[in-house]
Amino acid sequence: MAKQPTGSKSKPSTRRRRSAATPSVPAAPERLSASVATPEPSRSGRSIRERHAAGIDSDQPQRLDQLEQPEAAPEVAQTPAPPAPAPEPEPMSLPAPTRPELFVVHVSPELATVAKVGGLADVVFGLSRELAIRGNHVEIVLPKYASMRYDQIYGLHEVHRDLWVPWYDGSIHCSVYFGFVHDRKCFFIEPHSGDDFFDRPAIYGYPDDVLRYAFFSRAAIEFLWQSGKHPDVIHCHDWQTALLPVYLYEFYQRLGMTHPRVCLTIHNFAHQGVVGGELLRATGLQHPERFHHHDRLGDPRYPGMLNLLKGGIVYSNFVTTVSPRYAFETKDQGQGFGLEGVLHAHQVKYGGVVNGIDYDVWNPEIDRHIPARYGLETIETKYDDKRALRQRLMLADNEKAIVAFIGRLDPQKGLELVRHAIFYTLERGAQFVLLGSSPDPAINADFWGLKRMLNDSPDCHLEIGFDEELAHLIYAGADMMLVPSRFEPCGLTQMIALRYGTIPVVRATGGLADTVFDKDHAARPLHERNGYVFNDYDLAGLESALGRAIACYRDYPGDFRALMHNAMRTDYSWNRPGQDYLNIYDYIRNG
Ligand SMILES: Nc1ncnc2c1ncn2[C@@H]1O[C@H](COP(=O)(O)OP(=O)(O)O[C@H]2O[C@H](CO)[C@@H](O)[C@H](O)[C@H]2O)[C@@H](O)[C@H]1O
Repeated sequence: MAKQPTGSKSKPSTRRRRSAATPSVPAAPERLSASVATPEPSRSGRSIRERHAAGIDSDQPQRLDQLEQPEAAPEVAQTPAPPAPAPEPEPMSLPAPTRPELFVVHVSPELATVAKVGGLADVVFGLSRELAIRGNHVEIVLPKYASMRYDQIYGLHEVHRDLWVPWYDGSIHCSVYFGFVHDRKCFFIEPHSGDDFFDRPAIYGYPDDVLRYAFFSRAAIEFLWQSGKHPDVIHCHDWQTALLPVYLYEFYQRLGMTHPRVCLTIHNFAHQGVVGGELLRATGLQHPERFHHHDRLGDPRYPGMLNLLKGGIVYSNFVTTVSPRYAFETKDQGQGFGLEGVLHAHQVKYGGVVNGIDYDVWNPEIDRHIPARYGLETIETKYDDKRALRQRLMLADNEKAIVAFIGRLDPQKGLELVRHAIFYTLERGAQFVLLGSSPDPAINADFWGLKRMLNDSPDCHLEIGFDEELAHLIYAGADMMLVPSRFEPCGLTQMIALRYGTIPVVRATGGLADTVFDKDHAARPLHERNGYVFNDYDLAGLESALGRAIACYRDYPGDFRALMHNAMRTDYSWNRPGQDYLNIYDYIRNG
């Protein structure tokens, strides 16, 4: 991936000052009301908590199709009787009422195609487009990383020269740039300080990551405040931006920023942003006893530490994760990495929405990165891509199936099972392709060792690195996509694979269980079955599903073809999740 240097970057000048323009941080009130989660009383006079107590089952994560609709304004009892109504005019055929346009700002550490580490980047890219297509005004606020794909940003220019962001006992000078990323309106914040928060070779992986993103979250909301933007909804993503609602309700609401509501989406509970008391000094969140409290940011596992993700859960108006199954697993099945209790305490505003896939990007009918385009009616053409993939990776051209893995090489992804799957696949007479990388040198070294060991095999290729274009060719050219995760909040690779008629072989966990249905065992009609699924995280489980998939490909090509059709027909576009998020936005705006 060609990473380009920032063009107009001014050198960091360690300029910290107390800014006259920056509103001073008000002293925190003595006590915060018990409903920290929705610190402002609802506009209808009832808190979200009360509204739920009135009707919604509070033992389960939120069913998003059951969100209560706002009530009509109550009638005023003493209103004098109105005069007799004038005769009704003839009914006219009026256009159906349209919902009002919302102003939504996503604040995110990642965005495809400019700053992508994993699936979060795809989600912000796809969801923001879906919301815009539905007539809403959508903007995205990001850090201005030195390592971004500047070739993917159109019309980048400076729009705000003097943003001073409170930090420690002074302020850091920032510039804000605007540019389009494939039509998405994006603001990029560039701090000028000796800390070089984003002027680094990689996006993550630094000892001060938590402070870097605590700063970014503060800069993002300061930018919205200073530029007079009053979005209806600020949509935050993961621990990196989870402090934003804390800042909103602790500082900015009292300065007059009363309009926005905050939705936080958690893409992975494994990463929470845990940090010591330094955070409070840096951010001006004074009163350690208040923020270390277990009702607010106090980490449930590490005494004395603060937890950004927890703060986001407590302070946001609504919290989603990326599949209903993962919502359940994190709250009730011990998969919340210590945050189970917090999720229980805030369960009335917690639910799961399965991610979508942007079919403008991931669609074999129009994909610019694959040599042969195909659809349901022209599925044969997929085999031209299979040949192209083999040529590119110097694999033997034969009748064998290709099993692929694409993903971050993270223990979450089931690396022992991936490793085993490579040898099992070769033993069962199929080919294996892997594309992945890890920020952990030990894991990378392990896979490099494996690559050297298998270097001479004509049936195996391991590509260690990040390569978006190659990923497209693998989705198109492979026959099966392996996702044997230990846990998986949603998983995009299986959903992308389905669109390309590449059959997912997955472990039944999180979003994988919500999106892939076993060909032989699913309690679903035959036409909805779209892959192979195993339950137990062990070698036998993996072999049972992968073995069946390879055998079906080899021995029952007609059945395998039918499965490919089912896969390609599955609709995991942003259409439905887009509506789910709009329902959530309406709910928190009116709650
Ligand atoms: N080496 C490489 N080269 C090229 N492309 C690569 C690549 N490695 C990964 N990718 C791409 O990155 C994306 C990864 O999607 P995942 O669902 O695996 O997300 P991830 O686990 O990072 O994120 C978290 O957030 C997402 C989004 O919510 C959840 O789906 C997921 O479960 C959760 O763990 C896919 O588009 C994939 O093609």
